[in-house]
Amino acid sequence: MTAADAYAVQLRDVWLRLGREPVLRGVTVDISAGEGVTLLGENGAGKTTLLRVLASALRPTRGDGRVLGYDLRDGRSVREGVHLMPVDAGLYPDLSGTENLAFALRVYGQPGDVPGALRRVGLEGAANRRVRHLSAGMRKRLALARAWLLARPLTLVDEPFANLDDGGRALVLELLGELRARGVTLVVAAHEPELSRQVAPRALRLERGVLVEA
Ligand SMILES: Nc1ncnc2c1ncn2[C@@H]1O[C@H](COP(=O)(O)OP(=O)(O)OP(=O)(O)O)[C@@H](O)[C@H]1O
Repeated sequence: MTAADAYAVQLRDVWLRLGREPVLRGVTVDISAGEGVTLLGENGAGKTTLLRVLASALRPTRGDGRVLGYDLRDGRSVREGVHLMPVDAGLYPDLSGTENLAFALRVYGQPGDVPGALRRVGLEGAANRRVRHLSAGMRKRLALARAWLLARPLTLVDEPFANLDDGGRALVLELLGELRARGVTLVVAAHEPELSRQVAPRALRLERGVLVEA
């Protein structure tokens, strides 16, 4: 087994400055392929920023990183294997539920059962409604369906439990659990460790940009 197969993420002394302040300070971590990690930390600690670095949406100011065996500087290769479900769901407001999911599949050039995914999250009734007319919780469910459908080898999930009712939170656990069972590496930023650790048991904590094992 090569290091690229064994580790989904390897970061070495990663710093990231946004504006004047360093937001990430010397982050060093290994995440094994297939592992589930819960990322904890207070508001503003740097969780979203770290997820965006792993998704190659932000480039470290210094330090080295490999994701799925690719250097973080090779953004195109990294992005191929990664999906980030952002905190605001990150959907196209003028497209319908079906169109959003179909578009995501097209971007990655992969097939998938869009009606089945909508059914799975209880949104079959919203298939043809524009996302801008959906509630925050419905948008979250749709973003979850997209992450589940894509099942990228590294799936990053930012605050999946926010805006959801009890049924929605149970659904998050179920679908993320299924992704893990399929070998997907999961990193979940959450303020609900007792929920998140059910599917992502290893806990890491960011304290003002410094990553520690929790
Ligand atoms: N584009 C930006 N320019 C300057 N500072 C930024 C930018 N984006 C984020 N920050 C700062 O980086 C820090 C970390 O933000 P981040 O969103 O990563 O925190 P978080 O841990 O995800 O917080 P929360 O729990 O509130 O979602 C904050 O101090 C924030 O103000």
